[in-house]
Amino acid sequence: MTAPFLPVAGSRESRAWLGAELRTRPGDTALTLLAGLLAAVAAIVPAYALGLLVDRVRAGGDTAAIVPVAVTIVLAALLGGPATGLAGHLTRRLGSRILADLRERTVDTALRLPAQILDRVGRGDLLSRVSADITAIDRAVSDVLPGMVSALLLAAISLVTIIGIDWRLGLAGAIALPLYVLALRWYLPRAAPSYAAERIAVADRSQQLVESMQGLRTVHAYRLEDRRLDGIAEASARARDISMYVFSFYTRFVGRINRAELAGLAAVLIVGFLLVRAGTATVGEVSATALLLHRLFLPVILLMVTFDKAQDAGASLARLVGVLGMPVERRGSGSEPSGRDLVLDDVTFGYDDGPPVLRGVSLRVEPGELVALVGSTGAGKTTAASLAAGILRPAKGEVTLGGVPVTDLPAHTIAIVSQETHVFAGPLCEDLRLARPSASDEDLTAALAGVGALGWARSLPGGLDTVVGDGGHALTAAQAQQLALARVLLMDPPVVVLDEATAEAGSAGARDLEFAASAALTGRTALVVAHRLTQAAAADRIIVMEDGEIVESGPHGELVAAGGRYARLWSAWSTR
Ligand SMILES: Nc1ncnc2c1ncn2[C@@H]1O[C@H](COP(=O)(O)OP(=O)(O)OP(=O)(O)O)[C@@H](O)[C@H]1O
Repeated sequence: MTAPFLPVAGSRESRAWLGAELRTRPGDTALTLLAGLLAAVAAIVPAYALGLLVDRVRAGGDTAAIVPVAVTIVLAALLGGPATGLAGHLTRRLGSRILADLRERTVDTALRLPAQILDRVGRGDLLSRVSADITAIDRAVSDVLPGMVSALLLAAISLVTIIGIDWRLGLAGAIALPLYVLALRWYLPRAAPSYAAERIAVADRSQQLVESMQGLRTVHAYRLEDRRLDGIAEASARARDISMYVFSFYTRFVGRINRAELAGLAAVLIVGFLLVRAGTATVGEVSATALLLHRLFLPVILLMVTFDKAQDAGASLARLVGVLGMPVERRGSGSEPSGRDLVLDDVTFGYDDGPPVLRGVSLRVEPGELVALVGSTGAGKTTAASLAAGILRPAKGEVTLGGVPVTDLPAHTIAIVSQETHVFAGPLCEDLRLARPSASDEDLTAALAGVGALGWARSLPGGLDTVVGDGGHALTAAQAQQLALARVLLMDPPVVVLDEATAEAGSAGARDLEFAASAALTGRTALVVAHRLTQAAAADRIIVMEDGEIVESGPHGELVAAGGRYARLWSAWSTR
């Protein structure tokens, strides 16, 4: 059985993806790298030049020997600022562009994932990837990435320069490295839980405060002031203690880093002293090396404290790249059907790797025919309807319209209206235009009138311009269903699959919806999942399903007269 969550990419896969992204933007990447290198060179030139200066002054050099070096230092310092700013800007820009692309492609993949996969993994994981994970990377790109890139480039160029000056001095400075690694290994495992504990303590304090304010009347009524104040004081003390611990922990970490710096610098100076005494290095070379090492301290600290943030962003990236690798459902090329007969031919289907919930189902809806599916809960009606609409793909057998597999049909050939009608946030008229973007105001009015919704739609505060959906004017379930049926009229597809659109409503609302549904079905080939048997009775033919199979089929009168399963359902329904 497949694991019930979305895949996560391995680190090699994420790196390969990032490399490929950078290669698709050679200009941007090269420019960013160039600016970064320029900034790094500008940062180390003064240190190197100071070394030269020391040697020239010691050798009693004249103005002609000293001034060019001094000018170089000044120029490098002047160039360094803008170059660092430019490098940061370009890094952020490149990161944001790649992220925007990643976001688009993840959402594109998510919207095309097969319905079965989404049902299995749940929408929560996917939503958190396209929201929280993107936000985490976004934050890292703008806050952490420029500093990290510039620190890495500076470290690389400084290292090359130090080794170029004298590899023995480089080796002496390298003593700091294992100490840095030890500091990091001490810090990282403790950092995440400490910061998490601090966040929880601070959140708890805010919660206590907010609750006391919001429940002020109750606090007064039960004379709870002292108890609430005690609770707030306790939460504040906890937050304070944890914050102090976190701060002292951080300073201990910085202390370890300082010790590593001290060791590196001391080693360079001691080895430098010995080399100068032996006459194999100059004072200027040792000074330059010591300055270069010192210049590295800040970037190294930055790399170390942002390491966990970069790790977090890397984990988020892996979760997004994992989604990109999922198999999506690309709709077919859109072959026109040669007729309007909807056929399920010996269809078998099961969710995931579970047992089949439809077994060898064959049914045919003739052009213009209205067929109702009835049966007890779990019989497989919704599954059959989803297969007929091309939302699910059969494991065995075929579902076709006019001879073309329903998944290869052009858009707007089959409309499905399910119980879960979604009202998109925005003006009501835009929600309707999803079905036909070119629809005129008259078209919208006619569609609403056709499903009996014009009255309430016009009486909304802003008429058809009223913002509905999430955060807007709330529509009732029945109104949302009517909108979905009005969209069918606007889309005007030859085939409609209706999944029990009337089941949710009360009896008056149910009648309105039955009227709306019959308006949407008129003149089309239609397959309707009918829980209300009055809707089934009005159909041309009724198909009765039980336990994933078709057990009866025929017009209402015939099935009632036959005295079988449908007749029993009908009699139970009529005598309710
Ligand atoms: N997303 C899903 N994942 C796994 N199993 C499912 C899923 N949807 C439905 N099933 C199972 O498939 C079988 C058929 O369900 P289906 O919803 O098609 O029946 P139904 O006749 O429409 O029932 P109801 O009238 O209650 O909607 C049931 O056993 C159900 O539990």
